[in-house]
Amino acid sequence: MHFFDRLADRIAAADSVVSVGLDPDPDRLPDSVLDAALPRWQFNRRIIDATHEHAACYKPNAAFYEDPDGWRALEETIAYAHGKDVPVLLDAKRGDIGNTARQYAQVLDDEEGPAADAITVNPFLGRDSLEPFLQRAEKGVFVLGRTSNPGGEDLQDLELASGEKLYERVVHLADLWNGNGNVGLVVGATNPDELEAIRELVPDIPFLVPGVGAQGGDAEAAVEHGLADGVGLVNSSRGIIFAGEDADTRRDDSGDAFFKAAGQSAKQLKQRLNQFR
Ligand SMILES: O=c1ccn([C@@H]2O[C@H](COP(=O)(O)O)[C@@H](O)[C@H]2O)c(=O)[nH]1
Repeated sequence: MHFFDRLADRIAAADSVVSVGLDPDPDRLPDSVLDAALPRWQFNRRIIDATHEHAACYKPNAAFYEDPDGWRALEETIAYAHGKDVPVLLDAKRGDIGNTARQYAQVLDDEEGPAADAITVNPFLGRDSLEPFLQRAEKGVFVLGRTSNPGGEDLQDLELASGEKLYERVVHLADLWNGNGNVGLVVGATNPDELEAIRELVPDIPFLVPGVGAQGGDAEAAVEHGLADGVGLVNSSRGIIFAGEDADTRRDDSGDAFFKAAGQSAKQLKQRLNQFR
C-alpha cells in the first residue's frame, strides 16, 4: 500500500494528524527506564503505549539512534509502532551523491529488519541524490522545503535571478519529482506566511509540519495549510514525550505519571488540531 493511502487510513482511524516525535534525548530519560538494557527502546515502548491512540504517525529522528544500541532501539521501536498499526516516518534528512544515496535508501527496505514507511530528505544535492528514495514508490519521501529553525532563512529565503525564493524553487522541483505520488514536503509551523504560500504553489502535496510545541509554531496554520485533501502531519516531539518532565515524575520508579503526561499531551494536541480540520 502506498504511504499516503496508509497515512490517510491511519488519520481516519485515530481521528488525528498528530505526528509524535520520538527523540529520546539520553539526558532527559526518566529513572524508570534507565536500568533497562536498551533505555531508548523501553522509553519509546512506553511512549507508544501511552500515545498510540492519538498518533497518526511516529517520527523518530535518526540523530537519537546513530550508535549500535540506538539502531537496535530504533528497529524495536518501528516494529512496535507497526504492531499498533501506526506508520513510522524516519526523520533522517538524507541527501548525498547517487552511489551513497543508494545505500542510505536501504533503510526503507525490510529484508534486514523492520523498516520505516517514510523518510525526510535534503534536496541540496539535487534529483539524483533523491532518486533511490523516490523510486521506492510505496514509501513516503518528505523533501525539506522551508525548515522551522531561525537559520532556515539564510539560504531558503534567498531570491534567485528568476525572482523566486530558493525554497519556492525547491517546492517546484519537489512537485516535478512526484511522478510516483510519494513526495511530501517539510514546512515549519514557525513560518506561517511561507506555509500558506507553499500550499498555494502545491495544493495536492501533503506536508509534515514540525515546530508546534517546543518551538512555539502556529498550530492553526499548520492544520489549515499542512493538509492536502485531509492528509498531512503536524509534529511535536519534546512537547509530548517530555510533557511529564518534572523532578518528581522523572525520579518515580514506576514512570506511570511521566508516561501518562505524554499520553495526555498527545491527546490535547490532537484535540487542538482537530478544531481546525
Ligand atoms: O524544519 C524542521 C525539520 C525537522 N524538524 C525536526 O522535528 C522535530 C521537532 O522537535 P520538537 O521537540 O517538537 O521541537 C525534531 O526532530 C527536529 O529535528 C524540525 O524541528 N524542523
